[in-house]
Amino acid sequence: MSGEPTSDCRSDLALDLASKRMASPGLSASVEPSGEEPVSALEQPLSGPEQKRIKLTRGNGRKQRGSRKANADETVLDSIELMLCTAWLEAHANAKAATAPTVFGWPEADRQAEADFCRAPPVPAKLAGGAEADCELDVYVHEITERGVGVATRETADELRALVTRGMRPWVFTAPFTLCGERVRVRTVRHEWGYTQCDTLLVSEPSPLRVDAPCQYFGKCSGCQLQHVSYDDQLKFKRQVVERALKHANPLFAKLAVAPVSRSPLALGYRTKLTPHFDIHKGTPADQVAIGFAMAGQRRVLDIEDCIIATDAVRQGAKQACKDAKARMSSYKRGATLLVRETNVPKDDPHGDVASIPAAELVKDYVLDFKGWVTDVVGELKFRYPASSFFQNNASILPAFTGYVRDELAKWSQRLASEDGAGELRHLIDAYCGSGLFGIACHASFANVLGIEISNESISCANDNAKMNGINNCDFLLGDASKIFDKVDTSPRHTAVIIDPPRKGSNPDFLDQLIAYGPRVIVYIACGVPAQARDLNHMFSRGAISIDGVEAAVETRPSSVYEVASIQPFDLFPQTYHVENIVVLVRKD
Ligand SMILES: C[S@@+](CC[C@H](N)C(=O)[O-])C[C@H]1O[C@@H](n2cnc3c(N)ncnc32)[C@H](O)[C@@H]1O
Repeated sequence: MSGEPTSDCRSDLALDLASKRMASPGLSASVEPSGEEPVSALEQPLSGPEQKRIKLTRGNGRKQRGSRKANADETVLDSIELMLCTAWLEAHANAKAATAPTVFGWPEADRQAEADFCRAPPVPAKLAGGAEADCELDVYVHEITERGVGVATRETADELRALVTRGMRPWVFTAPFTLCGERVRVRTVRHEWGYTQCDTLLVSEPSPLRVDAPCQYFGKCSGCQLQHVSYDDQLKFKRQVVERALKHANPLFAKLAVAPVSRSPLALGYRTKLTPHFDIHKGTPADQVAIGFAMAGQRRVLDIEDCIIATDAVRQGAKQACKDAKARMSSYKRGATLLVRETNVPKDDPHGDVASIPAAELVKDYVLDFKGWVTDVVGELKFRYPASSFFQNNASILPAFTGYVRDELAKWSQRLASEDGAGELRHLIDAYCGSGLFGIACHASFANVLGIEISNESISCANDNAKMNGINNCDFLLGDASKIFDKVDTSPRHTAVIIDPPRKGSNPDFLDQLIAYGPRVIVYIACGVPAQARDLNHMFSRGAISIDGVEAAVETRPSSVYEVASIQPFDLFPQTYHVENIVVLVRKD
């Protein structure tokens, strides 16, 4: 591997980059007020709390709607802030730099100082110091965003430290599929707010943590981001993602202990659903249409013959689905998305009724029809749902995942009953219940379970699933989660609430009603950890969460104030950046 760039853009960068970017048809920037010039094109002053306003405009001069960061990946921007913060700490607070290499690049630093620094508003970058599109550069990776993308600068770690010590801000480049400490060659693709998006071309100085990716498509396919590190390091990375999201939502949350990520029993061969797709471009012969997943960083489809993170049944189903699609290619006009889902069927009759057969006697099969039905097995429980609707996609971890929620609820029920004599938890509310997974898995510890869900299809499955499993203390209602509080008439002292919203999280309407209701225990399950952290901060800002005895100053304190009892991430999606996180909140009084 050669370390020398074919065309080094450093000299270009020293030119008037701001005006170059203004001239670029893709993106231009205006900075208000515009008094200060950067010291060099590569360096920009850190401006501290009084940030300037930056407007991004598209090439036609029209203002972009929404946030000034509209184009930018927030996780990259967060990482830039954190990276600068790390360097700042090392330089100013004598924090100890990590001696051992880490995936994430965070030294174990003085967390409070770090938190104080993070509290300052984001530093605006003058849009200078980047590089033209399609230019090759050698960069050093200092951070990995929570989406697994390397955050790099042209400076080495030492140069970066020196730069930040002088109050300068480096220009940042993203480098997908890289690790901290690596020197890599990138090609610039697009300028965003405060950084330049790049493709990684080669790794000239690999991290000692880099491993050979098990999949031949890794680095080209957008599906997996972490196959180049060991599974143990992926888990460490995801724990830091959770810590970081919490700290980013509120520096005080840095005090919360996040447990090690609970591993998936299968790190490969676990995914029970795939959706390969294809686009038809004029002139492409039918037998050459690529069927697979989005190419990393591009809108094109990568032709994929096999996906090793899927279960055996799904891999087999995907081959069949592609074969069928190729045979029918002339009937498609623009392209299509295929669906492959694992299901469990009676051994002797794949189309037979699963209701009467014990879960342990079912065998794996696959479903390709969007209108088909899927049966999933979680321990001794069976869940049936339409192939096109939501269900957790890693069956191997579901017994541990649902078991954790069930055991936490049972533990707190007993503890609260014996500690303050208020009695056990008797009622469970399962908000955003889908087809009833958590309510049904936890039903045995409660007198009754009330679920709510916005999808008509899922809610009727939830009620049918309770029946199919011989459970008669569950009632699942159709509606928006925030309407559940109109229906609840159980005493909050004896009630626990599970919340499992979609990736965008819950909303103030639901959360404010939850606080006003004040259940004894809240279990917040999230696939969108930043949104979960935001929601927890909403509760904190209302005075409803206490962190080490610290509560937000509010005019009227709610009657229910919670402590964070545990934070347990689960790895439902090995090899990808995704992480699920379960936060248990218990009422203080
Ligand atoms: C992450 S899934 C969780 C489902 C279920 N707990 C499970 O694990 O299978 C989120 C669910 O919330 C539902 N949902 C989305 N918005 C909702 C809303 N405003 N009110 C109630 N349910 C909603 C979705 O239909 C989806 O089934």
